[in-house]
Amino acid sequence: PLPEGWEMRTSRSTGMTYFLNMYTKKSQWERPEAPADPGEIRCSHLLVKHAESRRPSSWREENITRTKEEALELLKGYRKQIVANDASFSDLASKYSDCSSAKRGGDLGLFGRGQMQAPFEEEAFKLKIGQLSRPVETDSGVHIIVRTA
Ligand SMILES: N=C(N)NCCC[C@H](NC(=O)[C@@H]1CCC/C1=C\[C@H](COP(=O)(O)O)NC(=O)[C@@H](N)Cc1ccccc1)C(N)=O
Repeated sequence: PLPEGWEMRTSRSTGMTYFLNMYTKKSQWERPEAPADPGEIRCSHLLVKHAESRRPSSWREENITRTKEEALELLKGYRKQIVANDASFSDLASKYSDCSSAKRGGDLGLFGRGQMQAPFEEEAFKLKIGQLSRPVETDSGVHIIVRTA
């Protein structure tokens, strides 16, 4: 069978078989080996910054001094609460995320490739809809990501 997100089509003019990415509507002659790239996805994230963050300041804290290790421990704690269903992602992001998207429960809106820092993009585009990432490090700090669309 074809990987997820692809459909097989027959060219009306040549009768040749081609393959259509159902998300981006782009077509190709080669039989796809991997699931179709979704083009744009929507994610929420919870960012915990630390002293080595590129901008160690946020709406929560004027001057962020925690270490990267402390940030990672905090983030693992939040992730545990979400997985145990003790708290919702958007509740914790609203309270604890060092990103301005905290005001929107962590929602970043739709984005395509090339907009976010590479480690963030790599992890986000691997996620299935509804899936929660493991902690991801970028120059901004450490994040957990949930893909929402
Ligand atoms: N929707 C977009 N295209 N916005 C541009 C993203 C730029 C991109 N950002 C990142 O890769 C990280 C991962 C997600 C958030 C983020 C970092 C920072 C926080 O870190 P800091 O920059 O203080 O180091 N938050 C942002 O950017 C916010 N505008 C995200 C946002 C907030 C509210 C609504 C929508 C998006 C980058 N190339 O730096």
